[in-house]
Amino acid sequence: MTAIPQDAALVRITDLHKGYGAHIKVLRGLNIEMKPGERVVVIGPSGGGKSTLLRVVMGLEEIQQGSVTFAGKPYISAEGSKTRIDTEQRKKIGMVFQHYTLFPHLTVLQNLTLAPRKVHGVSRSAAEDRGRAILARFGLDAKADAYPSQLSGGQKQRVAIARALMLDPQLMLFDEVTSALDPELVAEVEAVILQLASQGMPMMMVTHDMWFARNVASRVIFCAGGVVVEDGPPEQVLGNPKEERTREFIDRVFHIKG
Ligand SMILES: Nc1ncnc2c1ncn2[C@@H]1O[C@H](COP(=O)(O)OP(=O)(O)OP(=O)(O)O)[C@@H](O)[C@H]1O
Repeated sequence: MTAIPQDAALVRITDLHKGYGAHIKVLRGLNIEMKPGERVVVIGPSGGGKSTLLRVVMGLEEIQQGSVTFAGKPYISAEGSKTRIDTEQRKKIGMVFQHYTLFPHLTVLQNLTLAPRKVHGVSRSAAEDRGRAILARFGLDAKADAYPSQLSGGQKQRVAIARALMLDPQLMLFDEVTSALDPELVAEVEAVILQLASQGMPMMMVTHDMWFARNVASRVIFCAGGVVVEDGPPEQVLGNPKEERTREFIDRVFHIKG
C-alpha cells in the first residue's frame, strides 16, 4: 500500500452534482473530505443519494459537475458533458454491494483469484496463496472449493468482502451489505468489517443499522437534499444511544425529503 501523508485527504469530493436524466437531481453540490484511516458512515433519508454517492466514488457513475480526488491525485471530474475517470486510481478502491455479486459458476477461490490473475497478471499460485490467507482470516478456509450456491448469505457476503480485498484496496466502500441478510447472518458480516476497521482499513459505508454505525464509524455524515447536513463523530450525529430511537431521530432519518 502506498503511504499517504496523514494530513492529506484520502478522498476529496468537491461540489459534486449527480442526477439521473434531465429531471432527477440526486446530489446537489456535495462536499466531503475524508482523511486516511477514517471510517465514514453515510446516513440519511431513503432515496437521498447515499448509494449514488458510493457508486460515484467507485467510479461507476457519470457526474454532471464537480470533482473527486483520491490519495491527493485527480480521480473523477466533470468536463463539459463528459465524465473523466482515472481507471488506475479506481483500482485502489474496493466495493461490496447489498446483493452479492459472486460468479455462480466459479468456486470461492476462483472468484477471489479471477481479477488478480486476469487484470493484474498475478500468477495463479500467488493469487491462490493470498486468497487462502484472506479466507482463513474470515473463517472461510473450508469453503475455498465450494460454489456460491453452497454458501449461506452471510458466507457469500464475507466472500464478496474477501474478493474486494484481493486487490489490496486503499479504501473500502460498503453499500448496505447486510440489508439483504436474514437477521441471524448479519453479525458475522459485521464482525468481518469490524475486523478490517480494527486493522485501520479506511472505509465509507451506507448502513441502516445504527448499532453497527455507532460501533464502526469514526465519523457519521448525514446527507439530505443532496448535500451534507451534519458531519461529526457518531455520538454527535447519532445522539445518545438511549435516545436514538426517539421521534426526533426517526423524523430526521426517515422523513426529511431526499
Ligand atoms: N439508475 C438510476 N436511474 C434513475 N434513477 C435512479 C437510478 N439510481 C438511483 N436513482 C434514483 O436516485 C435517487 C437516489 O437513489 P439512491 O439509491 O442513491 O438513494 P439512497 O439514499 O441510497 O436510498 P436507500 O436508503 O433507499 O437505499 C432515488 O430517487 C432513486 O430512485
